[in-house]
Amino acid sequence: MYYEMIGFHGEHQSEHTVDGVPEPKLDRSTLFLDFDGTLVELADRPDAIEVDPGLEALLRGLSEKTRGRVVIITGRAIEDITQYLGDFDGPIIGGHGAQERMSGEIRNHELADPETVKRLGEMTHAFAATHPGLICEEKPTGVVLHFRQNEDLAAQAYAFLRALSETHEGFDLHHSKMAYELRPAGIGKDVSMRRLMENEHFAGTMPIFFGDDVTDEPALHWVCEQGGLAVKVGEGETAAGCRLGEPEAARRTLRRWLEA
Ligand SMILES: O=P(O)(O)OC[C@H]1O[C@H](O[C@H]2O[C@H](CO)[C@@H](O)[C@H](O)[C@H]2O)[C@H](O)[C@@H](O)[C@@H]1O
Repeated sequence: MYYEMIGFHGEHQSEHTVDGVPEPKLDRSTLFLDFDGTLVELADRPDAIEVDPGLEALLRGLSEKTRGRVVIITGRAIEDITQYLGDFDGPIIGGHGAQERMSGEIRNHELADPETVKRLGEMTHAFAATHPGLICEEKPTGVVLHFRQNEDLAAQAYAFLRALSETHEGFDLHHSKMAYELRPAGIGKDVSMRRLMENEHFAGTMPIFFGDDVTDEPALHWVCEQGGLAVKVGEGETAAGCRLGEPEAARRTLRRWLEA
């Protein structure tokens, strides 16, 4: 709303649309991009994704156009996601907001005590080892149990992590696509976005966010409230004003913005 009151749309958006998404003035925008299900298609396992060969060049080009304001905002750990981003050296928010990479330096959330996270990881790993079809993904700030390989184990995965969340103060249980996850309490992509937009390099620009998951909804909602551009990728209820069918459509839209 604030941005609309100060004439945000006229100043930050052109009249053109690509696949129904208004084309923003990139030099006056901050572009937040979710990763899994948004920039890359979902796969059976976290390590089985296939990254489009043009993604690195796309991110670097957009980064140049936005003057360094392309932010990868993902649930993955920063140490994991960087292997898929080539030489992209811009800001990254990882672990759903529990990690941040700014100017090349990684900072973890203070609630993610390394000893506690290690213990949570070991217990979850042992649980997954006795439940074929569950995959344990350990992060520096939490742990995930994936049940995509066997949906019948969803309830057991939930019950196990719920018990851990009840015995480990400071960690909350969240549901995402075919997975349950323990993360530090109080974090979220919306919280991180709000904080980053107060930084002088980003303040006064229009926030844009492409996201696909229920875990992206608070951030999509926040971007709408700011009069920014929220784009939902894929199916499902959303607060976003625009929708693209799948990651290929998201990459196509971004490529057209780059070429405009
Ligand atoms: O915020 P995102 O960038 O969308 O990351 C969300 C989670 O993505 C990954 O899990 C999801 O994608 C996997 C690969 O396609 C899929 O197998 C899994 O079922 C999905 O939940 C990643 O492994 C998680 O750490 C991220 O939190």
